Amino acid sequence: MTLLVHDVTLTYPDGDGRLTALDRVRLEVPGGTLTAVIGPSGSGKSSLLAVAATLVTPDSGRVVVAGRDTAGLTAAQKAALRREEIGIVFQQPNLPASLTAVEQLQVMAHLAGRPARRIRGRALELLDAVGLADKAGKRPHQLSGGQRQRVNIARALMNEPAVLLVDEPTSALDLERGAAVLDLLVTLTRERSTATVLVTHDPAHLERVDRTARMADGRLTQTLPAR
Ligand SMILES: Nc1ncnc2c1ncn2[C@@H]1O[C@H](COP(=O)(O)OP(=O)(O)OP(=O)(O)O)[C@@H](O)[C@H]1O
Repeated sequence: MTLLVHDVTLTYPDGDGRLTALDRVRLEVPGGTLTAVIGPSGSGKSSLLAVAATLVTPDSGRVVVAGRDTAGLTAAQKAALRREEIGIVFQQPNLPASLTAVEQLQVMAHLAGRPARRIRGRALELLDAVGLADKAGKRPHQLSGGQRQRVNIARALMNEPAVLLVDEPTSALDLERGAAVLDLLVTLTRERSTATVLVTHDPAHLERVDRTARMADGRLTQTLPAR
């Protein structure tokens, strides 16, 4: 199992007590498949992504990424694991304004200490895969919202992560561009065998994913095959 969230409970301080954001959540995502996480606002979707990303440590339970149990890892080891094995795509692409599209990708590989020789070629190949071969030299302000989100997705895949975590990638896009970004995520998940988790509010997405997990009050109530 490429991503395993096993009986995870996460609480936050809340006045005199604690608020339970995740209540014994269990989620298994095999490589090459895409699981959508849906649920009302405040149900714990972002908390689940943050725990899976090793950005937040749960009170109890285990998170296993590409076969590595993250429980005993130091902060530095977790940061290295994130660089190597976890691609993260947030709602609003946070792309440095001064870097071109290809540089946005290259910087990820440099940070992970990848051999310099192959980096530019790989960045260009990925930009091609997300339909932006002709935009490699453009800076963020020269790209549309949908194109920026494609750069964001390509950047998350630059180090060939085992796990891809995506938080409402289409919320800032119109319907047509949103559908195209979802198609792209499905294709990339298959081609690159990532275990992809997609937080979404859009019911149209559910027909295209492999499984749907429903969150309610911190509990994962169902994991269903979509078709
Ligand atoms: N850092 C924090 N400190 C305290 N409480 C938090 C923190 N982050 C989230 N919460 C609370 O935990 C619960 C789950 O929040 P979370 O952001 O995971 O929900 P969500 O399903 O992603 O919501 P949305 O769809 O609105 O983004 C909510 O009650 C929220 O108020």
